[in-house]
Amino acid sequence: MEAQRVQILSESGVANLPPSYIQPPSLRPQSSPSPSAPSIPTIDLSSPDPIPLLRRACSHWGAFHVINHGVPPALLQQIRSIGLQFFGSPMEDKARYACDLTVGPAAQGYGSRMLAKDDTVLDWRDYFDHHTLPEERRDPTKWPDFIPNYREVVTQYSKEMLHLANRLLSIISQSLTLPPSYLEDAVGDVYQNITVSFYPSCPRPDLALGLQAHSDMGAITLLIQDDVGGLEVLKDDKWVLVQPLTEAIVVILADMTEVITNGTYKSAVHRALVNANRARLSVATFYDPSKTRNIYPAPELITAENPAKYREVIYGDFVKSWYGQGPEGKRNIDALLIQ
Ligand SMILES: O=C(O)CCC(=O)C(=O)O
Ligand SMILES: [Fe+2]
Repeated sequence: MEAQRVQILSESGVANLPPSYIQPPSLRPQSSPSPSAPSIPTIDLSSPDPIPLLRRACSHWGAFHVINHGVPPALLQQIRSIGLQFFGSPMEDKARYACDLTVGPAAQGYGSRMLAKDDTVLDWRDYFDHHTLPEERRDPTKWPDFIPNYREVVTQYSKEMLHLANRLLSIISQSLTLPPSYLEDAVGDVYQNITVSFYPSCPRPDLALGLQAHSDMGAITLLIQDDVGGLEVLKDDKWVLVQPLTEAIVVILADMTEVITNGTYKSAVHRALVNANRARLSVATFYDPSKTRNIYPAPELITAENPAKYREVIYGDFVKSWYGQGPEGKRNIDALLIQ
């Protein structure tokens, strides 16, 4: 079965949204976000002591911008550029890199969500997923060869994102008075995936979502977007637009960080909106445990007054239950709550 490419639908100029992309009324984007809405916090990693701000950002938001993060702005521009070049290429070139769906839902390559159950609503999004770490998973021959420097840029970007994620996990650990390597050690061998998402312009952005509400499953996600905007984070039951900042990186805490910190820090529920005029591009880098890793709340953070809130889980089992059910706006992690 072939996936329907959203880009082809968009370019065909359909005036009506096909029914499989129409969200139920309660999940549709609100018509106009309040102009006074707050935005996610910004943390300057070159400041003498980012920890107090970081602590607030991690406990109240689960998402924040980092600036002065040490990743060369030119590299951020390059990865956005090769992503745009890929999606701007002829379909026959892109199709050579289509996800092999026979290997399961997490196949790498050029993909678009397919109907899993009769009642799933499709995302208005196409993507390209790269498996980058550990090195044994990396196969650059699965990445486009028809765009100059594509493979080199992805390789360099993977390295910089690993370095920044480890640096952030170290500061986050210290902000909880844990040893600097605590979270990195708790996650173990890193599984890193880099997903370039492409959201074509949509005839009815009021009825569709680029990506439905979800929290990321691993430890931490580093995301960059272009200047179009569309990423929203849920804060106190309200959707807050994440203002595009060209040189900043969005940090999103994911479910396993919430488990390890025993809920002191929250994984952020987020989604992507689409718009009628411009296509949007984002690049998300996921930092996940291996499928066999046991994840549990840090014993150091558990006391009589603050008992364990989550059950221990093998990461692969957690992922499997999620693929079975689909996110549908619910937090995956609620399944692990100890009542
Ligand atoms: O495109 C975005 O801004 C969000 C992407 C995202 O949340 C994801 O890929 O998990
Ligand atoms: Fe996400």
